[in-house]
Amino acid sequence: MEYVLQTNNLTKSYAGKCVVDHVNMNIKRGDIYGFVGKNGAGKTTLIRMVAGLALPTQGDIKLFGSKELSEQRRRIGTTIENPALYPHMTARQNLEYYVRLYGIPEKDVIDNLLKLVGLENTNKKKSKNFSLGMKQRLAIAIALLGNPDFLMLDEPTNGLDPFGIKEMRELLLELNKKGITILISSHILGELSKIATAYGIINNGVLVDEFNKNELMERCKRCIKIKVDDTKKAIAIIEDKFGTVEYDVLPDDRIRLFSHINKVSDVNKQLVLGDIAVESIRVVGQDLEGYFVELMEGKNND
Ligand SMILES: Nc1ncnc2c1ncn2[C@@H]1O[C@H](COP(=O)(O)OP(=O)(O)OP(=O)(O)O)[C@@H](O)[C@H]1O
Repeated sequence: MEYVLQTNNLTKSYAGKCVVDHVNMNIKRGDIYGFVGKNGAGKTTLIRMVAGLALPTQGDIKLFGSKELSEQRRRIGTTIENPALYPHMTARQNLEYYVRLYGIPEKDVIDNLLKLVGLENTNKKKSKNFSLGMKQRLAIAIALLGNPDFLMLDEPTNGLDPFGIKEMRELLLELNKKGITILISSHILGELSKIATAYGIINNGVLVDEFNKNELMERCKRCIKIKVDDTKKAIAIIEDKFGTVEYDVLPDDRIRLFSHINKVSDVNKQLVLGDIAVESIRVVGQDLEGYFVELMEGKNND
């Protein structure tokens, strides 16, 4: 497996307070990695450490499988610490400024980037008159100047309206198609779910979970969770009375029934009639935001 970013026990404390706490993060090449956590969870601090803008208190970072970070960081583009957009300059002038600053030789690079981020028709409009979405896209264009393999974006959709969010999503998908691995931080899981292929969830500095898209879908699948005194017998009753085999049994013996979701009381009744002691029976599985909230509150273990 090829990893773009791996952190090992990465930790940052400010005045003795741990804001990033022994984080082991793994981002695979080609992923769109949704980095999710509430405000103040430690997302920006972690990204800053990876970008070399803050020093870890403890732990280490591997980029593209290497610990030679100063070299590998050249392959990262980021919009944190936004390179200042010059308000009195147009999109093109802003890019020209950074092209000179970075000494980028390519001739068509500005035209190509303006087109890519959808700012090719802004002509004489100064960036101070841009919408927030346009400003964000210009910042991404600047981050792309160094031709990065890995893009780290801190809340790129923050404050955007639904149309701006859609445009940003399309841009990120296009960049990913070109082979760029992307980390996007957000405090809204649902918003990432349309594009992310992997997720890391951070809470109070701790990376509480990491999972891929399929795992997330699996976890959010609606089902009836049933805890009984005799699992085998309960399964026989379910198969017999409801004619279904759409269930599985978790390692701790709880049954997950994926059919008859609207028949919880019937299922309960049949089990009880079959002399089963039903300890708990309820419908679980929810939308992504519900799942995220539960994860943050540590409720997902039941
Ligand atoms: N330079 C600093 N000095 C002291 N504390 C800091 C510093 N930078 C961040 N913090 C604290 O670290 C914690 C994590 O902040 P961070 O900005 O990383 O969170 P975040 O998840 O990015 O949140 P947000 O979405 O609000 O940006 C916060 O409690 C913040 O106050």
